[in-house]
Amino acid sequence: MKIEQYLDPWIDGSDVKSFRSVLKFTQSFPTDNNFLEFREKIKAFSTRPPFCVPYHHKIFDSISVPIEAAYLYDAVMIYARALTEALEKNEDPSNGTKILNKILNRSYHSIKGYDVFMDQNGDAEGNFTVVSLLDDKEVDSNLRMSMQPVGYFQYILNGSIMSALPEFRYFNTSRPIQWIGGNIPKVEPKCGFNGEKCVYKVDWRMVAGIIMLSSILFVGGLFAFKHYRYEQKLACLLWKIDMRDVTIIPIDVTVSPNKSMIPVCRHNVFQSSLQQSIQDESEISPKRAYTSIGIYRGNIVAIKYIHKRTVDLTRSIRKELKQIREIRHENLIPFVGASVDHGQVAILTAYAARGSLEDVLANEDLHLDTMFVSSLVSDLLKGMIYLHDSEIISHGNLRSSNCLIDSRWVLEISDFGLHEFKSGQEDPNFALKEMRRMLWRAPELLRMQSPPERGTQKGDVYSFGIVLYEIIGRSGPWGDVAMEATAIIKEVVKENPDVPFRPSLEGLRVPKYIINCLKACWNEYPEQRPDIRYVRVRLKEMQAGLKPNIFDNMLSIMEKYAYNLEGLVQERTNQLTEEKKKTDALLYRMLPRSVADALKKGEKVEAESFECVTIYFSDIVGFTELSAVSTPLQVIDLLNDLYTLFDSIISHYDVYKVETIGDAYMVVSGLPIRNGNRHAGEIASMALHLLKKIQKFEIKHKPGDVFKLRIGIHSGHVVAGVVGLKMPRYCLFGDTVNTASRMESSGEPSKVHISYATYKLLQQLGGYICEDRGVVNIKGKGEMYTYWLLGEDPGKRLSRLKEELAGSKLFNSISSERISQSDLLYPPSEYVYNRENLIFNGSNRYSPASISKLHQRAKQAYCSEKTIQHGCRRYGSAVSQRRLRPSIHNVLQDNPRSAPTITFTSNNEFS
Ligand SMILES: Nc1nc2c(ncn2[C@@H]2O[C@H](COP(=O)(O)OP(=O)(O)OP(=O)(O)O)[C@@H](O)[C@H]2O)c(=O)[nH]1
Ligand SMILES: [Mg+2]
Repeated sequence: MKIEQYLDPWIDGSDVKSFRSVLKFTQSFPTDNNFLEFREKIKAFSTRPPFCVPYHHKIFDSISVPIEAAYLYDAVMIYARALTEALEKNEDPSNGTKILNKILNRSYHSIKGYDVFMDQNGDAEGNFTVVSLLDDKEVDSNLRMSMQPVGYFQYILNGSIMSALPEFRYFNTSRPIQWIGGNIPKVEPKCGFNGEKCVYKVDWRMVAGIIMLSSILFVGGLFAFKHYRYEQKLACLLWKIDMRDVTIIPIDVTVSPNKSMIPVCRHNVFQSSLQQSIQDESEISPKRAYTSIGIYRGNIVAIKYIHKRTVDLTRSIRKELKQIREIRHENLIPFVGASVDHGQVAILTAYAARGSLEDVLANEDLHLDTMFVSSLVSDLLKGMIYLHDSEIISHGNLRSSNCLIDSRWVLEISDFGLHEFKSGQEDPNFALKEMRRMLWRAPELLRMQSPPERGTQKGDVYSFGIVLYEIIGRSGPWGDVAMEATAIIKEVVKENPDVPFRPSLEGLRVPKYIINCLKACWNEYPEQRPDIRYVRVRLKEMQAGLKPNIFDNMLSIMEKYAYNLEGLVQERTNQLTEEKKKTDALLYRMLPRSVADALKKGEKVEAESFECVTIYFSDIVGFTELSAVSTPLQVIDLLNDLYTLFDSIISHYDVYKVETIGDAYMVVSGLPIRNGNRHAGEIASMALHLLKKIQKFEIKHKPGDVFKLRIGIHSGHVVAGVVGLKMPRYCLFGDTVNTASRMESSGEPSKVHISYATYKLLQQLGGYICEDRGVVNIKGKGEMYTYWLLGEDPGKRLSRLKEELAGSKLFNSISSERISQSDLLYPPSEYVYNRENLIFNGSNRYSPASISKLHQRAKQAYCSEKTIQHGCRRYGSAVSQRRLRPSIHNVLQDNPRSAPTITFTSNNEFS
């Protein structure tokens, strides 16, 4: 702030705010003329001794005499007055107390121009002025304020008593202090500067009172609010539906369900737009839509028309509608809304797709098993319990037509509540309907002149009993009683407590507890009827082992069924596998495994050329003569025994039985799995084995007679393949087959006749004892050098087998089983013949089982490796590659017992 501003008597507008609250309490300026003279005298005396203040006109003219000079003057004057008085009275002037007594409690006239009183303590108050900021004059159209004296203090004389303290007085009451806010500020805050004046003592009674009062106010407020809300809800008619928003589905009155009294509604035509809004069209299949239905906001609703022109929406009706709108339970039909306008009074509820319980029970095609019955009863009880616990309190019209079944077979109770809304209908069928309703009504209600609209809970229990009877009896609410409804009602109304008239329980085949429950529900005395909760407890057994709703039950049945089905499928699969094994076994007996497998896979089996195989033919000497003296059955028996024996023997060798033609037996080795040149040895050993066994074979119908075998063996090239589509057979073709057959036919009884080719192979293998037969003229072949096979050396065969197996993987894998030297011996020595007299050797060191086992392994080894090929004359491998030319060729033309066979020959082979 600049110095000029300090000197400026006006307070600038910006400083006004800060000075508005300032009150200056200051000495009043002396007003007495003597004081001016006094000031001048002081100035004059101050230049004189003893003060000797040097005179300077500028200083003396401008300087003001301090007020303290007046105080000093007054003090000297008071003392002088007292001293004068003391001297006048000849008192001791040095007695200070006396002097002081003349000063105290006295007033004096101050040089400042006014009287001042000095009290007994020596305190003298001066004259004070209060200076405050007041409006002054306008400067530049702004109202300026300046510090101006506003008031002074004055002792007030009240009668003869002077006030103890001076009081404040305005100089000019029209110019008072301009207080901020217009009021004098408080001397101190209400609670003192430190809150010390507001320390209250807690009054507990008051506190408790306040709390109680506020709680009462709160609860009251809450109730009031709730009531307000309730009234609001009542008033806002959320249930109200305009029938113009409902699309009524057209009905066909020509079709009616079983019950005649209820108007039958049926939809037949659906506009496409309607169909779109219906999620499941099947839900309203014609035969199930037994009531008026429509579509409201995309949902199908059942419409129950109330025979009234209008409904006066009284508070109690609105209350009813609100109640029913708020009720929600799985087993109570959901309320959609009600229409009261346009002369159409109707109640809209959710549509239950399967109609009422009455409709379901009347449908004879529908078999309701225990699970269904118990689920329906349980749903009904759950719904009734909820209803009895709700604001609705009781149903009053419980009957099977008011138990609806939805698409999921859940029972939902309908037509409860809204009694006042429905009352006063002008229904032309009212009497008829009412008569029917009475069939379910409890006797005590029937006896009343005007029973309560909502019935009673015990009355509902009675009605439940009748519905339960309907469910289990399935012959209506009163069974097959041959009485009119009116007659029945008359009987029920009669007071006959000992034998009240009730539906007949005869012939009902249900557990005892249900019968007892029925009887309890329709007890004549309402107070003796169980309440609905207890009915549920009594019927709990019905639900035993069942799930709470029918869908869960059905699911669990399906689960069980699926589980059983799995077991069944497993069982059938096992049977199939068994059958397949049997079929495979049969197939493998008829065809070589590799061929059978290929055929099973649907692959084509190509004819295959084998460079060297050994073929065995045998014939029973004298069989034709024996057949002639035997019956056909005996012959068949004989052949069966014989071939069973043969088949069991050949299973010990790596051979394949091609066929049997009468008593002729054809075996080959070296195909379809090649076995090097071992085939000659396999056939030779087998021939010796068979020869030995036939000697002991007994002809059942000719005891004592023995057979003799004639055996022929030849080795060479053959072609093998499957012929025919029906009963396919694996056949061998080629000259080797003919030659082998010729070897047999030109042989001798009990001898093994072998060709030179076979002999050479046996020589290579070693261990076979052969004898020259010399040159023999073979029919169709000319002269051939042939041999008799007499026996074999088992040691040689053993070492050969060991050698061959040692090279095979299979042998390596089984070597750990420590096959003994003796196991490998093959064939058993009992088949070795003495060269001269063909006598059995007699040594029997090796068990046939172990040899058979070994042999099987050797066979497998060959099957898996198929590589060993040596010792055979190679018949030009090109043959196997070439296409074979089919020709019909009777390979055994000269043998009347052989059947003609289709053979394939290569161009070279027979040229
Ligand atoms: N499918 C189906 N049928 C219904 C539905 N509501 C009622 N119904 C059928 O309409 C018939 C008549 O029903 P209401 O008009 O209630 O008549 P009521 O049940 O016989 O008699 P009160 O209820 O005593 O008036 C019932 O028996 C049912 O077969 C529903 O939602 N779905
Ligand atoms: Mg109904």
